[in-house]
Amino acid sequence: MAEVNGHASQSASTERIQIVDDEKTFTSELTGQIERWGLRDSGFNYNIVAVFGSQSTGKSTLLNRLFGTTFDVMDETRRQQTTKGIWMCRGRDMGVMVMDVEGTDGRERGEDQDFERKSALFSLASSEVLIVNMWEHQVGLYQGANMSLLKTVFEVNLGLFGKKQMDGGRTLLLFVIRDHIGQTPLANLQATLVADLNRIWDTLSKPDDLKDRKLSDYFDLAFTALPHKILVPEKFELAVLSLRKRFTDKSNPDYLFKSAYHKRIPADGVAFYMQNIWEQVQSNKDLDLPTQQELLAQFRCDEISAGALAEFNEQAKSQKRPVESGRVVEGLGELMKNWRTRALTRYDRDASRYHKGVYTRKRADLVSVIDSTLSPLFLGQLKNLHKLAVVAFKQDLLNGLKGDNYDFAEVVTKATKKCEETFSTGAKEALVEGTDWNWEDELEVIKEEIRGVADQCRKDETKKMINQIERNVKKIISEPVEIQLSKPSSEMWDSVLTTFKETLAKAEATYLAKAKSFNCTEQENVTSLAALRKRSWIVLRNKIEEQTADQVLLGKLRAHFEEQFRYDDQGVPRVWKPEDDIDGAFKKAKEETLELVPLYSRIKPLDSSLEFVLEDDASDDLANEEFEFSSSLVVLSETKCLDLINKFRRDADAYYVEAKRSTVSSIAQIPYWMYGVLVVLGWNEAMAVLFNPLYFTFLLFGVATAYMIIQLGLTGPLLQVTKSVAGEVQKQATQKLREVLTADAAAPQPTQTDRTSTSRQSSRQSSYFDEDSEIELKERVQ
Ligand SMILES: Nc1nc2c(ncn2[C@@H]2O[C@H](COP(=O)(O)OP(=O)(O)OP(=O)(O)O)[C@@H](O)[C@H]2O)c(=O)[nH]1
Repeated sequence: MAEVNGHASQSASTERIQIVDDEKTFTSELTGQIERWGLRDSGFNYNIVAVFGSQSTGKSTLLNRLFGTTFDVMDETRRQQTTKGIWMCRGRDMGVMVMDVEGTDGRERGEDQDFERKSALFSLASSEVLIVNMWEHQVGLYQGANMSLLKTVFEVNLGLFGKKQMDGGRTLLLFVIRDHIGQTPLANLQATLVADLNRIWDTLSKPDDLKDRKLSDYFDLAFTALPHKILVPEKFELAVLSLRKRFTDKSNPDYLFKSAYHKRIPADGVAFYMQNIWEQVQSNKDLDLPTQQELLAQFRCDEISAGALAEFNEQAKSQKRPVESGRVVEGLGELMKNWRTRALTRYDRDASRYHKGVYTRKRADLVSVIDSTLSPLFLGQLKNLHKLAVVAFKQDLLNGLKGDNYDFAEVVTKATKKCEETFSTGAKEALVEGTDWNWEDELEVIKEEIRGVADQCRKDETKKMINQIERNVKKIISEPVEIQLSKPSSEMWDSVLTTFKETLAKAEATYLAKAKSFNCTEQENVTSLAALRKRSWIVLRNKIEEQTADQVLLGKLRAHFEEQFRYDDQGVPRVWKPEDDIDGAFKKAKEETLELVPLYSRIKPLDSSLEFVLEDDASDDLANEEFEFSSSLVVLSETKCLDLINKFRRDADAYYVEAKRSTVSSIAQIPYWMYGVLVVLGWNEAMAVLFNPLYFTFLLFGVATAYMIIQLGLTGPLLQVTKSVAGEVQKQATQKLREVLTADAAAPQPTQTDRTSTSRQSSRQSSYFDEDSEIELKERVQ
C-alpha cells in the first residue's frame, strides 16, 4: 500500500478531522464530518479504533497502512512531533473511524502530562480496539512502555466508567510491537507485557464495589509484532497486510472487531457520545497531577495570597467592632471596595507571573475569602441601617402627628418614603461590586415592619381620637343633663336623650372627618363608630348614675317636696295657721314627689322615636368593660326605689311635724292677762325704782347705755368682750386657787395628832392634782 501523505489531496470519504485540539477543545464539527464520511446512517455497522503510544513510534504510518487513512506522518529527516491533539479519519472503503492520538512522552509538552493522560483515557473509553504501539526495546520498561501512564488511565477509567463497562463494552488492547527483530520471540514479549499489566492492575486503587474485578473483566489482550520497516520493508509490509486482514476480514479467525467490543452507540450519536466522554475526562480531577511549575505556582500564590490577606484582615478588623456595636459606619462600602481592590491588586501584581491556571484558581480562592470576611460587615451594616431607618420612621411619625392639624396618611407616606430612601442609599453604598450580595430582601423586611408600625400607630391614633371625642361628649352633655335631671317632669328623659343624640351625632361627624386621613377601612370605621356610641352612652349613663345617687336623688325629692309643701303657688314660703289644711297639702306634695321615683327609675322617653338603641354585640376593642345595654336602661332597681321611698317618707314626715309644731308655737303665746298680773305684782318694786333717785339714775344710765350700744351696733363686740373678760376671770381664779393649794402642800410636816386630818386633806388635794399639775409644780419649785 502506498504511503499517503497528509498534504496530498484527500477524497471526502477519507478527509480527516481534528476532534480535540491543542487547547483540549472538542470539535463541534464531528457530526457533520461523520455525515460527510457517509457513516451517519450506518447504525451499529461501524467500528472505532484508536492508537496509543510514545511520540514518533510510527503510529500514523501504521494507521495509514492498516486503514488507508490520511494522517500526517513525520518527515524521516526530522524527528519532530507531527500529530497534535486527537485526529479522526474514516478508513478507506471500510466503516471504521480511526483515531490518531498525540504521542505520549511529548518533548513539546515538557512536564505537562495532562493531555496525554486525558487523551489516553479518552481513547480507552471510546474505542473498541486500542492499538498500543511500542518499540520492541520498550517492552519491560516501566516508563518507556508507558506503564505508569497506563496505570493512571486504568485507575480513572475504572472510577469513571468501571460500572458501565461491566454491563458490556469490553475493549481490546492490541499490543503492536514495532521493529521486532525476532531475537526475543513474541511469546516472551507477550508474557512480559501480561505480567506487567497484571502487576499494574493489582496495584490500582479500585472503588470499593469493584475491588475484586480483574483486568480480564474489562479488557481483552492481543499481541502482534511487526518487522523493522527500514531494514526489512517487504516483511514489514506483509506483516501489516496480514494485520489489516484481521481488521477487515470478518471470516478471519483472528478478526479483531468482535461485537463484544462495540459500544452499541448508533453512528449518528457517536459525535455526541464522544463529546460527553471528553467532557467527563476533562472535568476529572484525578488526572490533574500538578507539574513542577504548578507546584511552585501553588506555593508562591499561596504565599502572596496570605500576604495580601493579612493586610486586608487588619483593615477589615478596624470596622468590625463599630459595626457589631450597632453603628452605621459612614462610607463603609467605599472602605471595603478599597481594601478588596488593594488586596487583589497586590495579589495580581505578584502572582500573575506564575502558572496561569494556579494563579486564576488561587485568585478565585482569595476573592472568596475576602468576600466572606466582608460579607458579615455588609450584613451588619444592613442590620444597623435597618434599625436606624425604622427608628427615624417612628420619630418622623411622632413629629408629624403632633398637634391636631395633620393628615395621617400624608405623614405616613412621607415617613415611609424617607425611611426607604435612607436604607436604600446606605445599602447601595455598602454594596461591593463583583459580589452576589443583595439588600433588596432586607428592604422588603423593613417595608413589612414599618407597615406594622404605621398600622399600630393608626390604631393608637384612632383610639386617642375616640378618647378625645369621648371626653368632649362628657364635657358637652354634663351640664345640660344635670339641669334636666334636676327638673323632673314627664318629658325629662326626652330632653336628656335629645341632648345626648345631638351630641353623639356631632361626635360621629367629627370622627368620620378625621378618619378619612387615617385611611381607616370601612370595617374599622364601623367598629370605631360602634365603640364611640357605646362609650358615649356609658358617659351619659355615668352622669345619670351620679345624678341619681342615693343622697343626690333624695335631695332632689326633698327639694321637689319642699317646693310643693313649703311654698305656695306664687312661690312664697307658707306660714302655717291652725286653720290651714296641713294634712291635705302634705299628702298631695308627698304623693306628687313619690311619683317621681318611678320616673327616675328607668330611661324612658315619652316620644318613642327618641329611644336610643345600642347593639350589645357591637364588637369593641376600645372599651372592653362588661356592659349590657338593656340593663343600662334601668336606673334604679326596685329595692332601691323602695329604699328611697322609705327614706324620703321619713324626711317628709319630719317636715310635716315641723309644720305642725310651727302652728303649735304660734298658739302657745303668753296670754294678755299675764301682763296685768305682772303689773299688779311688780307695782311696788317699779315705784321703788322710779322714786329712788339713785335707782332711777342707774336705770336711766343703763337705758341710755343700752340704747347707745344698740344704735352703734356694738352688741356683738360687747358680748365678745364680756365673754373674754369672764373667761380671763375664771382663769385667774383657777390660778389663784392652785397657788393657794401649792402653798399648803409646801408647808412643814404636820404633827402626829394632825396626821389624820392632813391625810384626809392630802387625799382631797390629790384629787385636785393630775399628772400635769405635778410636773408644773416641779418646774415652779426649781
Ligand atoms: N524504524 C522504523 N521507523 C518507522 C516505522 N514506521 C514508521 N517509521 C518512521 O518513523 C517516523 C515517524 O513516523 P510517524 O508515523 O509519523 O510516527 P508517529 O508515532 O505517528 O509520530 P507522532 O504522531 O509525531 O507521534 C517516520 O519517519 C516513519 O518513516 C517502523 O516500523 N520502524
